Amino acid sequence: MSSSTHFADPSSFQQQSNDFVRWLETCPGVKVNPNICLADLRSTGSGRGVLARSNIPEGEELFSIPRNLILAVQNSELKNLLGQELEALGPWLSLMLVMLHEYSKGANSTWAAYFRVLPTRFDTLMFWSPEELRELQASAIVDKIGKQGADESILESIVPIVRANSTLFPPVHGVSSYESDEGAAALLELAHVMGSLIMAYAFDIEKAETEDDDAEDNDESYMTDDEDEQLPKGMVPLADMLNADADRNNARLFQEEEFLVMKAIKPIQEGQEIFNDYGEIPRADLLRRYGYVTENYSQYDVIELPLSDICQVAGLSDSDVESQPRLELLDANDVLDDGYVIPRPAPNASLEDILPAELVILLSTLCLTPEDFEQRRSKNKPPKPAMESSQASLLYKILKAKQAQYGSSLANDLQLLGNIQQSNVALEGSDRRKMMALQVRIGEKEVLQAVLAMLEPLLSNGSLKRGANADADVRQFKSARV
Ligand SMILES: C[S@@+](CC[C@H](N)C(=O)[O-])C[C@H]1O[C@@H](n2cnc3c(N)ncnc32)[C@H](O)[C@@H]1O
Repeated sequence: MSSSTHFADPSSFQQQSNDFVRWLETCPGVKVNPNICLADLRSTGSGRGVLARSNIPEGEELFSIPRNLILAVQNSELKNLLGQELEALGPWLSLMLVMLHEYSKGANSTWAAYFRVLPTRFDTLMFWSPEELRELQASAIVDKIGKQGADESILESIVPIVRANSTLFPPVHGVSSYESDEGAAALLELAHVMGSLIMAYAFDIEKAETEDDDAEDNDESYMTDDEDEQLPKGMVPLADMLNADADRNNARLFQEEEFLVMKAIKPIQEGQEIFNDYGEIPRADLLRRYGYVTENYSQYDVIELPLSDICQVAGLSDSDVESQPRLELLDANDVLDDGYVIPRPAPNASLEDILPAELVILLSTLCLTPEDFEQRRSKNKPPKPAMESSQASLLYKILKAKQAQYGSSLANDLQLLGNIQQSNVALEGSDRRKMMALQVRIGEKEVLQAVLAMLEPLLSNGSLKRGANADADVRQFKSARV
């Protein structure tokens, strides 16, 4: 979110905010603390946000939204009007369809004033051109965007329902019908707007009787997950006007029996922005899902090593479990992953702190001599996650190969970023996207460089010096986080 360009009719921005707040105030059960306000933060590049008008103590209720005001399947008349079970579509598509229906009703929708404050254009990776995406270079995030899968889901599941129920989905934006190819293309575009809103704005809605209050979810690209496990999603007016910024989180949504209640979780000073928590996500994921990055998320940056790349460097002809006995052994023991995530090392972190145990087991397995491997295979027992010189040198080569996949060096990128920052120009559109891609790839290259530096002493010493209690060391490797 940068500026006006993300909102339909930006000249009425303030009016839309006022109308939205007025609408909320007329909804039965809504309570908004007079010490907060919805603010225009476009000048700082964050669209709308919520500010404290005066000091707010920790624990104070900021606002409270009744469950029946959530834009969600259970609250839309669509579930009664459509001759099919909406929930069967899964949380993403069912909410997408409900939003398409409510949006198409225009002023007749309960949520009309709410829709008018929501953006219609996004900087999430789903909307980037191939040229813009190339700026992310070798980032694993490029393979997680899921645009093609999303297109297919919409065309297979949403378009036929909309076409078969044209009175429930009257075409909008001057489109005469969704029957033609052009109509389907317009519907696809609108469905992506709804999908992107769900991705960046919706909450997982817990059942009223549950006490667990983890509001935000951690989904991948929309519609690509195993949906069985997922909670229904809902758009919670006002709760989703809160921005987020890593360490500055000072509010949280509590899902109570009849209301969703936003509360201050820290004292908030007059004039301060009120921030929700989008989670500890790397900037690559922040960009994919929310379309922005800020520097203080850099602490969560990671690199991801696909299994196929690791196998290639290790000299395997492919990464198929069926044809690679070493991978088969790990798979049979449930310790094989498609990819491995290494987080940015905190100051003074050790390799044990950052390397996932499954990665170290994979490295160890790939380093076994044929005889040792046969022995382990006969016992169906993978090696323990111990990091010795052979594993370190294999990992070093893997990281070097990853580094070579990026089209520019860290030094060059830092220079480029410095020049852009020095010029002090507020970037818009494609330039802003490219700058965010630059920040993401710098983060990943920094992680690579830091891990390579941590491996170097192992290469020269020949082996990792381990304490007397080797098994205790081994257990310190963490589980993979892919
Ligand atoms: C849940 S909405 C928050 C309300 C949003 N600012 C708006 O005007 O509608 C999430 C979106 O807000 C923007 N956003 C959130 N936190 C931000 C931040 N710290 N800096 C810039 N943009 C931010 C991103 O565009 C993100 O996708």
